[in-house]
Amino acid sequence: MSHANTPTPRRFQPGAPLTGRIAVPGDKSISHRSLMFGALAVGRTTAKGLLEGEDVMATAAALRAMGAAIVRSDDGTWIIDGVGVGGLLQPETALEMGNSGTSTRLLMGLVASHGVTATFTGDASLSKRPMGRVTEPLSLMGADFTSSPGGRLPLTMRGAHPAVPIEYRLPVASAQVKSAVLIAGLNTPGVTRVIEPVATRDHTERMLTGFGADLSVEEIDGTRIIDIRGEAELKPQDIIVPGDPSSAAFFVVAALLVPGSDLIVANVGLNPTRAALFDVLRAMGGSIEELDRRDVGGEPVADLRVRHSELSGIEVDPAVAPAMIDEFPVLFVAASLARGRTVTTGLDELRVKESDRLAAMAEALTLAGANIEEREDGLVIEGTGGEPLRGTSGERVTTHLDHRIAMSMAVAGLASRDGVEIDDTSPIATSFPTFEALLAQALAA
Ligand SMILES: O=C(O)C1=C[C@@H](OP(=O)(O)O)[C@@H](O)[C@H](O)C1
Ligand SMILES: C=C(OP(=O)(O)O)C(=O)O
Repeated sequence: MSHANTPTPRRFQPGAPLTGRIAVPGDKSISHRSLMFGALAVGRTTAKGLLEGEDVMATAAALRAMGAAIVRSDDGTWIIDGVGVGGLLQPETALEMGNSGTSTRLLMGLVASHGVTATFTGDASLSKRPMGRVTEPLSLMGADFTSSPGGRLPLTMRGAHPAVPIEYRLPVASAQVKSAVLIAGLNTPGVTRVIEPVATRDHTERMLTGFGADLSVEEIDGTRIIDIRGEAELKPQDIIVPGDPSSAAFFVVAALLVPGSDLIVANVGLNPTRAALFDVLRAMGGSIEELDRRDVGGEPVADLRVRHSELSGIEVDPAVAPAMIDEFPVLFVAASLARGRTVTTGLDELRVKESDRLAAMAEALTLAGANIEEREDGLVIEGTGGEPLRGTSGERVTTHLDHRIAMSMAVAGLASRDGVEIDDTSPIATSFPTFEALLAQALAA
């Protein structure tokens, strides 16, 4: 991807409060799935509000390479002409996944039960991430893999046709692993079962049900048992993608931290498997009001009114981690300015995201003057009690090709005395290409 070759440094300065109204772009998880399920349906699916970030575009390109017709019409609606479950074609070249773990792992599930061979490649960040978590269950279903040492990209896989249905208990709380197995189950005879001891985002289950798949979820003592009956026929859908709570998070925290802010962040998806950050910030004393709660495309959505607030430190219950897994970097920024100590635990998964997010945020926030202790499975943060962070002078924060580190430290810069300089803003385009423009809008309103 181009961003790997052209680092774009930038200094984020303190200044005006965040005011007015901004609307965040479409949810990344739902956008990937809209394209994938549309590509497997028989007929034409449309998606409005699709996130046009690099990660989602990598999914679109891979699906085109396997036979789906995917175009953006002039009014911004995406049109997907599906090939039907079982109808994927052999891609002629390697599938370039860029920075996107979701594209890679979910598409591996899709290939696993089709009789095609595909090679997956990625950027330097993605090539370090573990793929064994999906190759293991997909091998049990009959797919065959040749990967780089440690189950990393580049990786070549041969799908099995017919694949074998399995019952798989997730060893890690991962919606990507769950989804890979369920998607493989779509073209597998019989019933594929995923047992999920800790609930993770449930977009795959909700959306596949909407597309007409025979999928059931039973919950017993907090454990979810998800069954999907294969050789499904998916019916095309007209999808409206709600706004991404993970993108909204940066603006919500910025408005809480910068004095004088009073910002409306519109169109925020509040699926309970995604929205824990907002509850944690409220428990810290944050003023976050839900306006006009409504339903968009089967997901709860609201506009959030966020006002500058004095925050207090908190012990974050590790049980809520899956429902805010991508939001910890920006929570660490909020905690750095809170009164007292914030303790986070149970966050081992953060070490295998686009970067090791515990190490990267500990390093970045320390450079900006915060008081951070890095532990094996979380950070302990002594907040300033509302005093701005010092900021960075002379040195640049390293973002490690990680969009969420870049945006979190941009927020830290707004809440600092001297500003924060980050080494590369280009990874932001993977999930939130309009971030800098919306920030300029909220600062100028
Ligand atoms: O299924 C998804 O769309 C995602 C699942 C999460 O990953 P894990 O399954 O690795 O936790 C999350 O971090 C990622 O941004 C998107
Ligand atoms: C972890 C993330 O994405 P992915 O796994 O798709 O690269 C993220 O967006 O924070």
